[in-house]
Amino acid sequence: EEQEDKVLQALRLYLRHLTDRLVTDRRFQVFKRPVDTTEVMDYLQVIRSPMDLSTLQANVDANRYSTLAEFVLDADLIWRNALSYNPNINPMDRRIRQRAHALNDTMHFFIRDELSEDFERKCEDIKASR
Ligand SMILES: COC(=O)[C@H](Cc1ccco1)c1ccncc1
Repeated sequence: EEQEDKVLQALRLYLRHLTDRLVTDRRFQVFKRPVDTTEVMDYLQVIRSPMDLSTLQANVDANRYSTLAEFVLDADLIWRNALSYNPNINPMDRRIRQRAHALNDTMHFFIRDELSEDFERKCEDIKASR
């Protein structure tokens, strides 16, 4: 239905705007591209579902998300994977965990501040009706 596609287009626009701000934040450059699994040999043994900001952007542009909740499931993988793979108390692990928490906090602050519950409910209702 025409009106419904306008809602999904608005969601896509918002998710693109949100992801663009995360991708350009210098704290989050380490999350910008997939972890190089030829370099980090055991990464796929530890992390079952890799995710990064460029893949998230590509998914948004490919209409992969019909609700905010679907987007958040993938976006949360980015910082959760970083906490799982880098658990130690050495300075490098500590720094990426701080950045992972900052990514989580920043993303959810933007969403709470900018997206209405009514809008997300409309997206969920469209998804349920299809
Ligand atoms: C999301 O990025 C990561 O999880 C890698 C894992 C990694 C470990 C060794 C090489 O790469 C990372 C990169 C930079 N600083 C810490 C960890």
